[in-house]
Amino acid sequence: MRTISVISLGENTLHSVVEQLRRYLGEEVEVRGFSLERGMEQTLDDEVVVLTGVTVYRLVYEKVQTAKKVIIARRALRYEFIEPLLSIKENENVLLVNDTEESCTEAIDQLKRHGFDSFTYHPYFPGMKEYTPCPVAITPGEPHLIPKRVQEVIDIGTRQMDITTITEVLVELGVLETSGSLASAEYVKDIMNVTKHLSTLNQRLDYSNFLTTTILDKFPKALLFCNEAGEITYFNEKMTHIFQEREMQEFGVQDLFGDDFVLTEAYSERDHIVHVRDMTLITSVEKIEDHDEVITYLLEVENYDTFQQVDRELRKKLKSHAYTAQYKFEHLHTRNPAMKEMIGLAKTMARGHSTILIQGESGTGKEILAQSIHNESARSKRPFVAVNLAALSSSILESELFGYESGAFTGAHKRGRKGLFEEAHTGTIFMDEIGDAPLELQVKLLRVLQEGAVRKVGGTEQVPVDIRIIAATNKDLEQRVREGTFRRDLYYRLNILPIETLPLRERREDILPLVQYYLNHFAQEQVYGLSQYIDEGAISFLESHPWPGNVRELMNVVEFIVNMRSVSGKLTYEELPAYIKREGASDQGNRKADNSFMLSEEEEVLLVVYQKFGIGRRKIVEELKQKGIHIGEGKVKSIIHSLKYKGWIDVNKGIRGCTITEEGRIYVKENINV
Ligand SMILES: Nc1ncnc2c1ncn2[C@@H]1O[C@H](COP(=O)(O)OP(=O)(O)OP(=O)(O)O)[C@@H](O)[C@H]1O
Repeated sequence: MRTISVISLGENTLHSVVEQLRRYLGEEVEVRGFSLERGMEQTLDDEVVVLTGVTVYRLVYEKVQTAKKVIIARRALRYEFIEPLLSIKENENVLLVNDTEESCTEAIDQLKRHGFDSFTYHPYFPGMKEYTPCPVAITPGEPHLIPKRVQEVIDIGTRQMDITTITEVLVELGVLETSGSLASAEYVKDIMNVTKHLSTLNQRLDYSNFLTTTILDKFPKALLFCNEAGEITYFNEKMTHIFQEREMQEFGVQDLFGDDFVLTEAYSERDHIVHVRDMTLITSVEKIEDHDEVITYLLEVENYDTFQQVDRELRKKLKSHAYTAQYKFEHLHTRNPAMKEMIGLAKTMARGHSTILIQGESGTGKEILAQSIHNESARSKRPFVAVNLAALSSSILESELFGYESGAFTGAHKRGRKGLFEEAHTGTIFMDEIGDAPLELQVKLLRVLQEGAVRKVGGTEQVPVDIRIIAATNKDLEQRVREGTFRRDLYYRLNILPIETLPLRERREDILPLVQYYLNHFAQEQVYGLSQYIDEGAISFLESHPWPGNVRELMNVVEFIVNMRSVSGKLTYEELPAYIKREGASDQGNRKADNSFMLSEEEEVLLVVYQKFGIGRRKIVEELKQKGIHIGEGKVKSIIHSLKYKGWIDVNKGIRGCTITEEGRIYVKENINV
């Protein structure tokens, strides 16, 4: 596995930088961390080593000589603190407070690099006997160290790397184009925040300006930013493949996308289809509001024609088991009484035609169960059509599910096309990941369920369909209904015959028989017992492992064992894949108490704001950490945004932090048991 190492002075910084990198790199790359506070002996030869500051480089340069690339992280100056910093008078005496002398120097360098070079900085760290008294103190997240009698405290609270450094890491590892998390709105918003505030500090930040532009140009999608009046403020290089540069410089959004394209309305809709000249464009609009309530719209645009190649591949994936079901109940192996009871229930359900809702964690056999129900039912000789509602954007899903009339959009077949609902006529349609269905699609699904008929995209005629619906999800649908991301009416329509699959950790007696079953499946020889392949230590680890990925994860591990054990030997605990050992360890430390297990991350944040009046983002992260809930600062930021949008919290400027609104208080009282 590829690795990247981070070296920092202290543990706090290390933790947050490692967490941030993991968020962007996912499982593809292992992120290791070393803090000098704890001591570091070894030399590193990773592909990339990230150092959290120049001071660190001075201290460890000999140990990173063999690394392919050493990156000194630029630390983000969080944009919300730029304003308070700008309010400090020129030449003011400023105390820079941090935990060590080195980290003070580093923070001063950072501030100077960001253009705040007109103050007279005086470092202050614990243990200093004498220092220059100053009216203002700036601290990167260590306000408790500030000496008394300072009149104004500005906590710039940053321990994070800036987005330009993250991009550099992704480019260096060659994963910028493919990194899924990179495509998240959060990344774009981070960039936006940098961009927006560049104008405030304009000339002083030419370098960052250059970097930001480079990043936006590397972004795999066409992006355009505009203000409320539709005036285009920025577009990236990919956008010039769709419109000419001159057009975008001279015209506004409405001139380009047509008068019907209303930003505020489009905001609530994802994946809006627009016809421009001979192009069909899939657009999605995100409204971004900063602390001064300045509104910017971010448009992500995709040309449907170029999108078709990807679409074709995804369609293949979408229909990988098209129209037939191979599994039967006998393929569901279990010794667990509750699982057996569940299978009995499913057999009874198979007799009828009503809608079934299967809920359960990922990899617990929901799809096998759906196929088995179909094969046991009177429809077994008819089609079984599986569709994954999380795999595609809502506009593509719509044409997949309902079909389209000829000429509905560029690239459509002359004669139009049948949708999957029609293909499943007289059989069963399995809608997997229903919990992830976009809201606009949910409305349309509800209509099909109510009317028993579909209307093609671009068509007017209703085509009646006789189908049995089996929906499945690994999300807590009731929770989603409460959060407003899943329609209540659709939930009731689906939840007619509910059934739940059990996670492996709740039926431990199934673990070893499943290992044995899959050993036989993957090995090219008859396997008589587990001990032929695995030693005692590894067996007992597998038996007590929490298996967050359930049977699917177990299958992967068994395949690994079959491939990796030495020819005659047995695989030991040490030789098991590193990720499952990590999962085992972190599960012990992270598992929340059972009563809080039911709360979503959003509710956890809301609860903290409810309990701690005026709390800031960083403190929220810490509070959650103390409860054993590890959510990164970026994620908390987007949750705060969403809670504010729902009207449950107010986000106040500066140190006044977040406060709960009356509506938020009611929600907590009614839904969270405090
Ligand atoms: N009880 C079981 N016995 C044997 N194999 C199982 C069992 N449960 C699951 N599997 C296997 O685990 C894999 C995952 O199962 P399946 O795709 O049905 O899970 P799922 O719950 O639909 O997952 P997801 O929510 O991620 O789509 C399949 O390859 C399946 O064969």
